[in-house]
Amino acid sequence: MTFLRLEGLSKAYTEGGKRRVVLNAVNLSVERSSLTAILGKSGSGKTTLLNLISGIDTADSGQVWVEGLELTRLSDQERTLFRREKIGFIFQFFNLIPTLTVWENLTLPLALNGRMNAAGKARAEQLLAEVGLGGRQATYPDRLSGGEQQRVAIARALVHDPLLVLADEPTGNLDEDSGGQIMELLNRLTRENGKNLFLVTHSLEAAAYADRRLRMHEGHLEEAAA
Ligand SMILES: Nc1ncnc2c1ncn2[C@@H]1O[C@H](COP(=O)(O)OP(=O)(O)OP(=O)(O)O)[C@@H](O)[C@H]1O
Repeated sequence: MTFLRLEGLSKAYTEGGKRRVVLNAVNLSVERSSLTAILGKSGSGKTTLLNLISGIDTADSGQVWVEGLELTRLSDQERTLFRREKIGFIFQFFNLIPTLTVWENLTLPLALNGRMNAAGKARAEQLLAEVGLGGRQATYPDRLSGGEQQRVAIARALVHDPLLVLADEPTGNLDEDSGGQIMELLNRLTRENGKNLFLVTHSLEAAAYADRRLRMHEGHLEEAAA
């Protein structure tokens, strides 16, 4: 069953009077419960594509459908709500809030969605244990290694039971060993939880975990070799 559909998605930026087409009528269908890797050179439009899928940014033309919902027809407020409830984000630089503990960072998506109830807290505890950081609730991010911070970020991305997890270079700031562990964890947890994962990466090792590899090139999305 199709989970995500992009139809004729286009986006251009104008800078210094020059127009630059980043996405040129991109079409894509993605099956439910799958892991998709997006490869492509720096500046090819990978982050722009993620931003259109999550509704952070809006397209110039074309449509984004997620589970039958046409994102491109929603108001700004509806898109914000969609993003908060349905998307989990993982970033290259972890993006934990330094003044909050591990537990407060982890449960932020629950608090923002009014789901800080017994079931939500139990899920947070379970995820923290699954990423190997049970017992570190009271620790602040600066006391954790990069790999540990990213593990908290993975748990945070799943804690509110989102439809879709978007990971932008999740191993980009980690050494090979930690990067490998992070991909193992991300792969296992998203599949066990039946989630859809979109992974932007320069790493072929990371992309090898995906069911499907796509490459952004000159405004188009092409199937990439395994
Ligand atoms: N807000 C903006 N205003 C103007 N140009 C932008 C804006 N956002 C992105 N761009 C341009 O669009 C192009 C695509 O950027 P994008 O960040 O999507 O690329 P990327 O493939 O994710 O790159 P990287 O791998 O380096 O992160 C780049 O040339 C960038 O300079």
